Amino acid sequence: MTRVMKELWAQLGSSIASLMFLWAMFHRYFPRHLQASIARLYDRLSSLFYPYIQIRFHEFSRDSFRRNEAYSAIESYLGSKSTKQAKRLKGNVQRNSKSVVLTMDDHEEVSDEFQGIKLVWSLIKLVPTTQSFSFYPATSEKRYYKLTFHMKYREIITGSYLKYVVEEGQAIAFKNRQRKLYTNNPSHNSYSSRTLWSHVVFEHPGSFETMAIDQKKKEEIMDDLTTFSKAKEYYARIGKAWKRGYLLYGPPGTGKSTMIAAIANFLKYDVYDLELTAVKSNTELRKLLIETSSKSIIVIEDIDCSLGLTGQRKKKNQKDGNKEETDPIKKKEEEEDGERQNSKVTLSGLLNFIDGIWSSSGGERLIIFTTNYVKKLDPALIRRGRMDKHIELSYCSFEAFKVLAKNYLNIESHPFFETIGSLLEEISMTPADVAENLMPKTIKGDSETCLESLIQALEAAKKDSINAKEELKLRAAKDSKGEESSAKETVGEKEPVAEEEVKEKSIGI
Ligand SMILES: Nc1ncnc2c1ncn2[C@@H]1O[C@H](COP(=O)(O)OP(=O)(O)OP(=O)(O)O)[C@@H](O)[C@H]1O
Ligand SMILES: [Mg+2]
Repeated sequence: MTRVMKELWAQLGSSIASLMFLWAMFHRYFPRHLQASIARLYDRLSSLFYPYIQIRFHEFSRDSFRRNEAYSAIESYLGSKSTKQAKRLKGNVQRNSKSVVLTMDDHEEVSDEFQGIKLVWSLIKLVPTTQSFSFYPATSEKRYYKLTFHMKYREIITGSYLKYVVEEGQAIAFKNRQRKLYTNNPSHNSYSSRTLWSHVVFEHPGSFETMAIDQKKKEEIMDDLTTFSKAKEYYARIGKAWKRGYLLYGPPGTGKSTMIAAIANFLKYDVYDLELTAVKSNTELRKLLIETSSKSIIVIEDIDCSLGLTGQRKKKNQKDGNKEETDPIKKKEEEEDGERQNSKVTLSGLLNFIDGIWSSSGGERLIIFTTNYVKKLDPALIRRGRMDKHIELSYCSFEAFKVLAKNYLNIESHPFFETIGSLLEEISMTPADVAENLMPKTIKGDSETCLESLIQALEAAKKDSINAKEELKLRAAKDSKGEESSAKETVGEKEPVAEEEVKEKSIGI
């Protein structure tokens, strides 16, 4: 060591010794009240030079292996800001998340603004001083987010900003999570007796963009859903449970199930597909409801087949006698009817499920019923207030066809469109049937071939419809002739053919 260095060390040592001496004298001879005033003065002076406050949010607390929820929320909140501002980023796919999440790398800084106040977030990583092996991340790498802001904003930051950051972060994480599709386990299934619902990952691609329905109707539904999802305070104020009922009705293949998927994807909710016939009692129904999470859609498909009608169907089958006992389809139907009979869920149980106090537990829920036959449903079940919104899904209109053509063939216009438009005005074809015709049948299949195939299908349906109408007319004429000739004779009951039946026949459903 050189002489200069030695001298420097000696001076530093003597300065530290003098400081320690002064500190000891200060504590020994200064009265206590003066000590406190001097400490306050010191604080003031130091805050003049450094008027900032720092708050740390550790990833793991010292005595817990669970990740700090505030840390996770901040990480999600800073995600998009980091992507825009940070020079070094980290990317990973988190548990229950469906996409890559980008976060700032260690020792990066990101600025934020809240009510005009500037703040700085930085991510600090502490390197352990001793090398030790550990199974738990909490004891090896240590990270924390550090928030720095001017001390004059202490109240706003600790009061509202932090609450806002955590709520926003949790909402972002919620949107990015892997969503689930739940189904209720049959009550006799001993393997799953411990859990009422089992789930798979919900990955249906359905969206409002690809739904072939009237644009105005589409927008109205989306507005209604958005209003509902943001109406927490409103529902609390009016004293109503935060839930909304949707009734989707229409012929098979008009997009009821597709719309449920579109709604779930739009709201980013989980879906609980409730098979009512597998529920043995009202009590079980209540338990199922309690086990659903908030921000979810509870779906009962084909509600007309689940309740009430059971008895009638069974009786009808019994009336048919043993003639069809060997028919396997008939047998399966009977078995299913038997299952329905085993279910003791009553209409009042279901009404209680929808609007009883049980349904108010937890956050927002959407309840959706679907049916092909809205008129068969008990009015009590679908009255406004229970099923708040009734949505009819119907046959394919020209506007709906254009959406399907865009989805399936990626075209927005074609000379064939006019012909298709006028045929759709005359013929009722479901979007499912239209979509089927628009699907290329071979790898090389081009859009023109698909449109031609649709025109052929529509023309065939039109021909069938004309034939059916003529047959109907003939039958009616025959019947009236028969009535005239044997006015006094007793004639067997005639089977009227409804116009709707003719329509259905014409499109082969
Ligand atoms: N309005 C629509 N928009 C887009 N695609 C549709 C529409 N309606 C039907 N489809 C297509 O037809 C198929 C069947 O539709 P979906 O299962 O939603 O009908 P549904 O009304 O639920 O029928 P069901 O009453 O038999 O349950 C879907 O896979 C979808 O691709
Ligand atoms: Mg369906």
